Amino acid sequence: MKISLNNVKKYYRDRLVLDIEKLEIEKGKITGIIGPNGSGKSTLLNIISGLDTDYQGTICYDLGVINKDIYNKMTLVSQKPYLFKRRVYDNIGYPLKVRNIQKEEIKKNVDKIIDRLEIKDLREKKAHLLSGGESQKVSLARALVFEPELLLLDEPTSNIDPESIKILEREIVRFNKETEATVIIVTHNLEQSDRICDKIIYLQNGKVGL
Ligand SMILES: Nc1ncnc2c1ncn2[C@@H]1O[C@H](COP(=O)(O)OP(=O)(O)OP(=O)(O)O)[C@@H](O)[C@H]1O
Repeated sequence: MKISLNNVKKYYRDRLVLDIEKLEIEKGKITGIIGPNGSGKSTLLNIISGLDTDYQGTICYDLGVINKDIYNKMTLVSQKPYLFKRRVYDNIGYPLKVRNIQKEEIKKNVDKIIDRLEIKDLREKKAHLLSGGESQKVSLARALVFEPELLLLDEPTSNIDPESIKILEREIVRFNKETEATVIIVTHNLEQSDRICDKIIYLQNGKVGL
């Protein structure tokens, strides 16, 4: 999915926190968004995800503005993921369940993702009792399992240990290569953006820099 932003402005009261004249996010690539605290990275991601609709300007997804169909093809993994008070397995399978996928198929896909992200030890645990890093791994698994066309990641490895970061990065890149999904990742880790991103966008004071 290609995304084009035109004259996008976001205000909190009368404070302009995002001011993007023109920005194109390429289809099938991993785009990194970097920039200092408060520069508008999460705001931008929330707007692209359809979570925040209170902005000026236009955003096109391929050729259309947001609708239910496009909304169903994308997912946002937020910094503080919300997980249900159920098993990790049920949380990861949830996006497939709501899409009426059969139980056997759900099991196959959930176990494949659990395997790839190397989180077998978490499978039967209650999701609301997980640590911050464990929750991030599970929420990434829940996003990857339904193979969205647009995957939005807000600092997905901020609480993750170095060994696990390698695994998650490997799986984000694998997902992008295998499905040709568009991935946008907000990160403070410049080495990470160098490692996995095809393109990097620098935000400062709500504007796109060089
Ligand atoms: N709900 C809100 N009400 C008022 N101001 C807000 C709100 N949410 C964000 N802001 C302001 O908008 C600006 C951009 O915030 P945003 O969270 O997008 O920054 P960020 O680049 O993601 O920062 P960080 O790197 O710290 O996560 C900040 O100055 C922040 O204070």
